[in-house]
Amino acid sequence: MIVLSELDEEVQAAVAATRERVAALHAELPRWGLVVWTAGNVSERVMVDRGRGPQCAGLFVIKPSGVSYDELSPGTMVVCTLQGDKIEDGTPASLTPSSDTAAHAYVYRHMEGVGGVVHTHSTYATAWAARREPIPCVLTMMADEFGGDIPVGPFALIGDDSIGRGIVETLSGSRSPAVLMANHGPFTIGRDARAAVKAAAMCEEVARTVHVARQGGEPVPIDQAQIDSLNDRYQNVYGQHEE
Ligand SMILES: O=C(CO)[C@@H](O)[C@@H](O)COP(=O)(O)O
Repeated sequence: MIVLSELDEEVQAAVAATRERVAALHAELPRWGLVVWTAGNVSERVMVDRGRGPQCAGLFVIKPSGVSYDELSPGTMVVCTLQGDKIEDGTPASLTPSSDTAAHAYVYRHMEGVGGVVHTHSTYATAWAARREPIPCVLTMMADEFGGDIPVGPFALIGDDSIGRGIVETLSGSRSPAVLMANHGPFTIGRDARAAVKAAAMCEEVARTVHVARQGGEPVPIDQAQIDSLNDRYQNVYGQHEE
């Protein structure tokens, strides 16, 4: 069993910082109306920089299962190996990690560029998942953030590698950071947990807008070359850039 307090200081400091970020980002899910009760979860890969750039510490931090959002804190964030096994992280042994831990762990093991994973049951995105229908790229906001349609992943039961495998098989080779897991809800990925939370918020926003648009008729898809141009600008030009 890995014992956090026996790991080197850089790893312990990185875990503490990751716990702070993941705990704070969980508050964004109810804030943007993406979850009810204890549904949903956020995780982030622990990265350590020993002078040669950020390296994966072989750990990630995730929410404890079924704990109310207003009871979450850095000290209750659970630390797991990339196999999804909780380490001796200073929390009570009885505090179990999210029921989606295996899915998050599978993504981290198979998509090394992914630093954050988020799962919600946000209403409109989950309604598209119930129909097993991809959200068509008919908005510039979709081209910006998703680079095309938001795909649907396979139906998978919770608790083993099934969901994680479905996420990886669907998103590998896709520009989309979001996948609508059939009859379940959206999972999103990002370079870090904040990017994955943003993708979850924008996934729900475009799911709602396209749903509303379809009430008045069939929305018109955007030409692929224009999607590519919009995605390139948004991913590489939009916003503020460090000097
Ligand atoms: O997706 C589901 C249930 O469908 C749950 O796993 C999830 O939303 C919340 O579970 P946790 O509290 O993270 O264990």
